[in-house]
Amino acid sequence: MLEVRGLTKRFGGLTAVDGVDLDLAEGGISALIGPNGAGKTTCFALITGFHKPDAGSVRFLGHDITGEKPFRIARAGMVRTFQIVQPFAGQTVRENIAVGAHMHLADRAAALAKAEQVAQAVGLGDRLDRDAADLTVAGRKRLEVARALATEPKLLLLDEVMAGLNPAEIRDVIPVIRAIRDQGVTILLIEHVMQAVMELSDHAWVLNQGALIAEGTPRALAADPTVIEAYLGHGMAARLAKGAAHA
Ligand SMILES: Nc1ncnc2c1ncn2[C@@H]1O[C@H](COP(=O)(O)OP(=O)(O)OP(=O)(O)O)[C@@H](O)[C@H]1O
Repeated sequence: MLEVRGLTKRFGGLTAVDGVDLDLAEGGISALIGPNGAGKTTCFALITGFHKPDAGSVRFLGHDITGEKPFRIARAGMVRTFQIVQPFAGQTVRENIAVGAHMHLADRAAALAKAEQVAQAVGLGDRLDRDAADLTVAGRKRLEVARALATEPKLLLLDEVMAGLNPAEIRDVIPVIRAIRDQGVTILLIEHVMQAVMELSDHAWVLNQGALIAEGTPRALAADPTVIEAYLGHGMAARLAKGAAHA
């Protein structure tokens, strides 16, 4: 479904994304993980057209979409969410979601009806007439997912939808993401909450300093010394193993 080859982005002297290759099959939930500043969000921005790569290519559903505008990529069926949610203040939850629905629906009533349906799916059905600016952090995160979902994506890129949520809110949002997958939407997520990565994803890639350093099941990656080193620093995997041996 998605083939990324040699994807590279430099910001001045910093190579934020460095020769990344990804192959994502249709169906399921995958994750892109890695420490702060690893280049995850930049990868999403490159894949969805918000940044132009310095090198490399992106193919989606068999078409080369490298350097295409975000709107065209979204129309083709791939959308991303943003870490910092900025609802259109002064507009209701329904109207905010309808903005996404207008991607395929020109008719206002149809877009509003679609918004209502999507709001139910993400658990915002009881807040349709609220001003979007009044939503809690957890509500705003759901709104962000809803706006993306209203565009009827085939591939949904979720950027840290659990960030800022408490454990109970995380527990509540996990089934929402599963339900989206069950409707046939393929999902790639960036997530720091490892519990969520473990519970949701079948496969994960680990990015560190712009480059992919490992891939596999989340469970295998959590025990991989290279991955532990990337998160916790040099020598940590050996120290942890030593600690475990003495325990
Ligand atoms: N527009 C930009 N201009 C300059 N540097 C940037 C820009 N965007 C990102 N960077 C830098 O590129 C690197 C990768 O950033 P990115 O946000 O992609 O990482 P990340 O893995 O998503 O991090 P986090 O988990 O903290 O969100 C960082 O060093 C960041 O400071």
